[in-house]
Amino acid sequence: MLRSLGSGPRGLVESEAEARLVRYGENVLPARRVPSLPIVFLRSLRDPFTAVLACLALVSALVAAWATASVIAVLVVVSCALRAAGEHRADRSAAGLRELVASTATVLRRTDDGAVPVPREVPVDQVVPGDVVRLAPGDLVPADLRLLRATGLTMHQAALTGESAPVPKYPVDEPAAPAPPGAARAHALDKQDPAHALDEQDFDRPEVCFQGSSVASGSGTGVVVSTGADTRFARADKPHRDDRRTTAFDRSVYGISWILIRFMLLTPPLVLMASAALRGRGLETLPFAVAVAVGLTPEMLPVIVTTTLARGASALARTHQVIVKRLPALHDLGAVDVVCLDKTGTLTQDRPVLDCALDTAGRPDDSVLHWAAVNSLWTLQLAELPAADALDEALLDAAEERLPADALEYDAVAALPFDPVRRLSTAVVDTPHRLGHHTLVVKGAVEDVLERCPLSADERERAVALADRLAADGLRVLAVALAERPAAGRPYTVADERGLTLKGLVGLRDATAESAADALAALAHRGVAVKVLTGDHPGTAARACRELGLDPGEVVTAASLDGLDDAGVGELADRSTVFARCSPEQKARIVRALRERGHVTGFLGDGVNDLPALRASDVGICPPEAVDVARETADVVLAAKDLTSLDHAIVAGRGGGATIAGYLRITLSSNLGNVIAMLTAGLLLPFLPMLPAQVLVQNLCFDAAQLAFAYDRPRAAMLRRPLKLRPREVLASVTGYGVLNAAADLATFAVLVWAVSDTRGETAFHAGWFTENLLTQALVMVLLRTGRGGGIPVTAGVLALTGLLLPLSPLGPLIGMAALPLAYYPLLALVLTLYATALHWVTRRTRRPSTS
Ligand SMILES: Nc1ncnc2c1ncn2[C@@H]1O[C@H](COP(=O)(O)OP(=O)(O)OP(=O)(O)O)[C@@H](O)[C@H]1O
Ligand SMILES: [Mg+2]
Repeated sequence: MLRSLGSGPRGLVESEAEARLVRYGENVLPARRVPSLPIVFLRSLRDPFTAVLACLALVSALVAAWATASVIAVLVVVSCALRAAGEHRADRSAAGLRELVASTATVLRRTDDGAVPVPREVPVDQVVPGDVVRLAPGDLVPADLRLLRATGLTMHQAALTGESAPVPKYPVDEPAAPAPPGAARAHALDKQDPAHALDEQDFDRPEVCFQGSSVASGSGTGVVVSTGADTRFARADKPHRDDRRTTAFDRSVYGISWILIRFMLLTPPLVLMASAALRGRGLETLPFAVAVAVGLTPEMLPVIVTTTLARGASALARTHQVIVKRLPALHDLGAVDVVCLDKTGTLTQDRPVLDCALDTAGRPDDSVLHWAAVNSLWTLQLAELPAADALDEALLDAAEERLPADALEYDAVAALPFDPVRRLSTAVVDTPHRLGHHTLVVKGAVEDVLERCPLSADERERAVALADRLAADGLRVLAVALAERPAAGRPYTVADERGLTLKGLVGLRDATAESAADALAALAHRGVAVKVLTGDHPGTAARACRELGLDPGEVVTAASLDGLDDAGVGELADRSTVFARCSPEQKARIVRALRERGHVTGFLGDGVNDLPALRASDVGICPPEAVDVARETADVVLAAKDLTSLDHAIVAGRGGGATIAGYLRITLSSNLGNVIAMLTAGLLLPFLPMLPAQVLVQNLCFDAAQLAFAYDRPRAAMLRRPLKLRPREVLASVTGYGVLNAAADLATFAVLVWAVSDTRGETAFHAGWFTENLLTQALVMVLLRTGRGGGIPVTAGVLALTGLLLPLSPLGPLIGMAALPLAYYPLLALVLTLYATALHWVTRRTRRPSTS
């Protein structure tokens, strides 16, 4: 295999790697490139609102209502162009931000043929076919690899197969398989095994690690067979099967959109039927009906959502170095009311230091440290890991200080590295002075080690009590056990980790993170509940929480969740604060249960054991030092190892959410009011209250003014609570304001009937209503807004002026409006004053209790 790829076990020479990079191109997925502006434009046509608008334009064109059709077409093009421009900008800045958190791969490279290979971190896009790559827990597989060696390697392949449980991977000798011709070119895998070409089965092959998967446990070394667009992941039929469920953003913004779209589709037929039944009109009212439906649409919603979130995200990156990788996640952050955290590395520093090594009776005993360090050293060595995990490193440091220099020298046989489900690691070494015998050295979580030691009830109880005592003191506790076996001629597996003799316990102190206490207090102040989901001991977790001023309450041990159904887990999760001894899957289950109960749930974690929970949450968050796969999966990457930046991110999210909510409330209540009034008037009058083109022009003016919302700043009061946009609540409040708005419109209608009685008739009536509509919309913008920027009042002023002047300008007659009698204006002022007073009164009464 290596020969056919023009490589060797010692990796590529740098110059050859450079040449291959030119030949095969950078290792980037095609889908990852930022799409060009025209493509973004075409894609924005797929938006449901745009689609409905386009249909309505088509209907109008079919009945030869050219004015209506062309105004709608202008509306579609303008909103798509604005949105495409906004999205393109957002995509580019998001790509820039992602670059900041890009991951690297560890490859073996040599300066020249004779030199020793050195493991080197290179950016993932620089990996070429033939590169020899090393994998460690938490690493992303940078390209398709054929394994050369592996130790306890398991992979998350969820991105490829949807299967969440890690699958084992190991090298397979296939002397029968013909080498792929033409060496390093892609598709090597398929050519080698045509029966499985482009088959889901590919993913079952144990000797191949696929791009898009990540290391769950263990380690391995493999040679790259294909990169970039040639990887199996890039060529998959469903390339980005996203297992993320609908998040808060989908439920709120999309939820509202879909309700509106249903209304829009219902409006024209209803209007047609009503006007046929009551007024005996026929199909000639269709353009009017269409215009009314268009009037209901918040066309600028996509533009405002994208612009607001993109602006929020880039401000957050600039001022607090927090990176939002997926824009809707910023909105979801604002809605988060529960944050789940892991403990190690989030609440604590993850820089443990050995505190004590005790025998089973609780007496200090350096031989316990000795065996623990033997385990650390040899699992590390045999697994060829570039770096030790923090616990192993602490044990090795302590051994270096306290034990003789050659104390850890053994002939190592095998290693079964740590994984967060088993919670153990094992090293197998030759038993000194006993030929043909091996010693299994096991260390791990106390419960899991004790389970594998045949002990009397009494001995077990004593060991558990000792561990609990250390944990209550805030120490991280590991148990150490040994077993001596005659050397067997087969490889060791986890099934061999039994019948152990307990040696003792080691306790390690891991200080709490400096800013964590303040950050927890800030979250509580913001109305966000905090839950701690940890793989660690209940006592250690409770102590850490107490030190940080978080009341742990009654600590739940995750094993007790196994007997509960989902509702039970949800109830328990709601009540409790700390969950200890969680497996990765149990963390995810708790997150899912909280979401099931209606909480918008964020999850913050940094390790491989946090991956399923990061995926399951509404918003996955990680610190910048998190393992590659966590950074890849998370939606938000925090600044430095500092929890306080989470608070800034939440505030920014709430700001964005408030702006979107404000826009929706204002637009929808105005639009709804207009529609109600127009329909009522349409049925009372012998003529149409407004011509279709007038409805649409007025709509266009209002839409243009709404763009100011994207630049509004939220008021501090909006940032105090989680900001949840519930479609029902929004629509209920909108209906109230809409009815009020309709009342003002109908009052104007009465005034108009009187003022323009018969002199100028229809055209003056249209002008009067046009002016009133834009003036009320300007009022609503100012009175209902939740922000505090100066842009909105100015824009509203311009909108009001347009309403007053447009009918008098040359454009007026063009769309069928005539100047109004002067007597109309004082009466209009009266109607508007009454309306403004009513609006003001209603807002003051309703805004207090709810901020949503
Ligand atoms: N290298 C290791 N060797 C042996 N046992 C380990 C090792 N690392 C961790 N453990 C044990 O396994 C337990 C679970 O580890 P895991 O990584 O799932 O979570 P954690 O780091 O304790 O906590 P958190 O979930 O808060 O990050 C640890 O509490 C510890 O007892
Ligand atoms: Mg962790």
